[in-house]
Amino acid sequence: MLTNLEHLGLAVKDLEAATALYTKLLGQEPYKREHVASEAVDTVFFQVGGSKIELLAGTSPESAITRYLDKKPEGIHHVAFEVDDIRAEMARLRAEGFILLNEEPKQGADNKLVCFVHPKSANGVLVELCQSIQ
Ligand SMILES: CC[C@H](C(=O)O)C(=O)SCCNC(=O)CCNC(=O)[C@H](O)C(C)(C)COP(=O)(O)OP(=O)(O)OC[C@H]1O[C@@H](n2cnc3c(N)ncnc32)[C@H](O)[C@@H]1OP(=O)(O)O
Ligand SMILES: [Co+2]
Repeated sequence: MLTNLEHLGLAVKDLEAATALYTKLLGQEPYKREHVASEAVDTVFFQVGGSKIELLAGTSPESAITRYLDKKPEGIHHVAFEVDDIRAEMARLRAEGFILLNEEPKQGADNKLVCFVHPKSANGVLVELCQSIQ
């Protein structure tokens, strides 16, 4: 079951400039900065009530964020939902015909197991599922 809108992922070209802007916009400092080697991204997280803003900058040409920004403007890159049991949700979505981008959940940022649903399956939106790692 999807229990919460966990974060909005925003693709940015200049992480420091975007971090300064969101610090002003949200009126608060980020609570975490994290490099995710498996995704070749640097991330900055802000907590906004029960949801989060995740700023993402690619750290290599192969990064999904770099590839995205090669073709599209900065902005909302993905929407992430919290789930209780990511493997059960992956099985449920596969059975419903959704295209998943991962065979297995993988280590994400912010102590999460994550997977992604192809935008083609979700009406043009890249969807991420996140399960907290205890
Ligand atoms: C895990 C760390 C962190 C976390 O929160 O824990 C993250 O969130 S990491 C986030 C970055 N990582 C990912 O996004 C991994 C999943 N993404 C992918 O596998 C690819 O980006 C993929 C498959 C969505 C797109 O790959 P690629 O760019 O190589 O393919 P195309 O350019 O051919 O795109 C295919 C098709 O999809 C459309 N597209 C691409 N990206 C997005 C997007 N973010 N939102 C919506 N649509 C997207 C693209 O426009 C193409 O559509 P078409 O109609 O054919 O033009
Ligand atoms: Co994310």
